[in-house]
Amino acid sequence: MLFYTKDLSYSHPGQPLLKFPDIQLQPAESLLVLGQSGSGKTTLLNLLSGLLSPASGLIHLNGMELTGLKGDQLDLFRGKNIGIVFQKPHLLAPLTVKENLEMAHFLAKTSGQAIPALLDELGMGAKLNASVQTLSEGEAQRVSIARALVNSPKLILADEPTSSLDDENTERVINLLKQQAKKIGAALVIVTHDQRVKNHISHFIEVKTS
Ligand SMILES: Nc1ncnc2c1ncn2[C@@H]1O[C@H](COP(=O)(O)OP(=O)(O)OP(=O)(O)O)[C@@H](O)[C@H]1O
Repeated sequence: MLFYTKDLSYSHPGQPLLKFPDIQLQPAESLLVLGQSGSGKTTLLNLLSGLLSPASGLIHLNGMELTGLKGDQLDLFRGKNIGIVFQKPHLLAPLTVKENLEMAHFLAKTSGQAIPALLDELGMGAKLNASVQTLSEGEAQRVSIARALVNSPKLILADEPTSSLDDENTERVINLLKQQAKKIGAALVIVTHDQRVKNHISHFIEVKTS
């Protein structure tokens, strides 16, 4: 199994314990994380990316136990193996598209995928040297997807990646995420409320407060 979790739980200070359903994903498999507002979806993504440390449970990715890694080791493992797409693109405004992607290579200490070819696949080849401040919202989100993919991660995590996009860009972003997960053999986990995304991916877990 490429990616699995077992008996994960977490409690924010002073808050009740959140318990999460187990996840099991093979390469190129996609999973939606559904649940009401406040149920713990973002918390789960933060656990899966190692940004939070669980109260109990295991997170296993590509033969490594994530919960056993700390500090620099964890940062490096995350940079190489986990790509994260946020609700908003969070690009570095003073830099070009290419420089934003080079930064991801630099932080993970890897040369990863070739940037111009990846941008071409995402329909963004012409914007290689554009300042990110000149991009439309859909374009900026595609660059943030390129940034998440540039190190060919084994796990792609996306938190409401389509919530500010129109129907055409939503379709495009979901198809790109699925195609790329297939190409690089990654598992894909998407947190969403978006019915348009649910139409494309049938496998889901539901996070509930107990
Ligand atoms: N830093 C924090 N400190 C204390 N409580 C927190 C913190 N972050 C989240 N919580 C609480 O933990 C619970 C889960 O929050 P989380 O953001 O994971 O939910 P969510 O399902 O992603 O919600 P939404 O769909 O509204 O984004 C909520 O009750 C929230 O108030």
